[in-house]
Amino acid sequence: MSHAALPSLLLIGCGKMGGAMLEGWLEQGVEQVVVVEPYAGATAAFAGRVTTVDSVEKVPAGFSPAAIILATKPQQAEAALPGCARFAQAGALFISVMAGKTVAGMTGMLGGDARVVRAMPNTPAAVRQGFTCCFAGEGVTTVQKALADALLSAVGEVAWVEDEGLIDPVTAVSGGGPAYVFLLAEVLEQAAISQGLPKDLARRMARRTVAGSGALLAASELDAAQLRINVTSPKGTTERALNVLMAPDAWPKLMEEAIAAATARSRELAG
Ligand SMILES: NC(=O)C1=CN([C@@H]2O[C@H](COP(=O)(O)OP(=O)(O)OC[C@H]3O[C@@H](n4cnc5c(N)ncnc54)[C@H](OP(=O)(O)O)[C@@H]3O)[C@@H](O)[C@H]2O)C=CC1
Ligand SMILES: O=C(O)[C@@H]1CCC=N1
Repeated sequence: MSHAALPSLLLIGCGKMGGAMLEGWLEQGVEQVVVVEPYAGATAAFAGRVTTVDSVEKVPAGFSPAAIILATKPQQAEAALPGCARFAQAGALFISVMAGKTVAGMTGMLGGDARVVRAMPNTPAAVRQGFTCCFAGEGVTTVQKALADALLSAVGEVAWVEDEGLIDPVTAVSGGGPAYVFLLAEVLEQAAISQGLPKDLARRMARRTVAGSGALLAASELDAAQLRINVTSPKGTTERALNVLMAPDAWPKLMEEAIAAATARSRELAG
């Protein structure tokens, strides 16, 4: 009998997001994984740890996954999903991480009775520090919902919403959120170089400052605002910087605009 923490999985699309979750699942221990991925380079890092095929038709006939994770680009869904209809007919659970793609759109491609959880994870899943927000479509059983929760909890924190429409702003905030944080590390490094710091030191300090702040935020019960205030000595240096960043037209407004733009794009991708 297997002692793996997680059951057998079929992963459709092993790119940046599928690969990040797979890394987390393998670290946790998974019974068996079959990956459908046409681009051989994408699965090189998993050689020897998963079975890889280049199309869903080549999934071994006897393989019966507990869940099928749909992780192609949204624009590839029409090509990738119809081949999965046989799993839908068998009542399997589908977990889609595709931005924008609605449960109704996916069941249309998989077959009317397909049981689909629409999930929006993020790439820190690779180090089991992800955040995933989920919506369960019609027909998903309590046991299947618990399975989806267990799989996604294995790679980070999980939340569920009852309103599918909320997944679009979730996509903008936590799905894409790591990109905004990595951008912060990039621009902080660049600004350090502009002040005369050597490139290697600038890179080290920007990375460690972003990562260390994230770790402090994760470990603390204080609000982000209080942690910010704790850095900001009255009439000191940080206050001068924050006067620039928190000016009415600066970060708060720009972030509102950025999140609104990404939310709108998620809605567009439904089509
Ligand atoms: N990247 C992220 O941080 C996040 C991404 N997502 C969602 O995850 C999904 C994947 O994104 P991401 O990983 O960035 O994209 P990638 O392009 O890195 O990954 C998609 C992979 O699927 C492969 N693929 C294409 N067609 C098929 C097919 N028919 N069957 C199986 N695999 C196929 C692609 O191959 P090829 O390159 O050759 O086309 C590619 O390797 C998207 O829908 C995105 O919205 C969600 C949350 C966060
Ligand atoms: O950029 C995207 O569309 C995907 C969804 C969230 C993160 N990456």
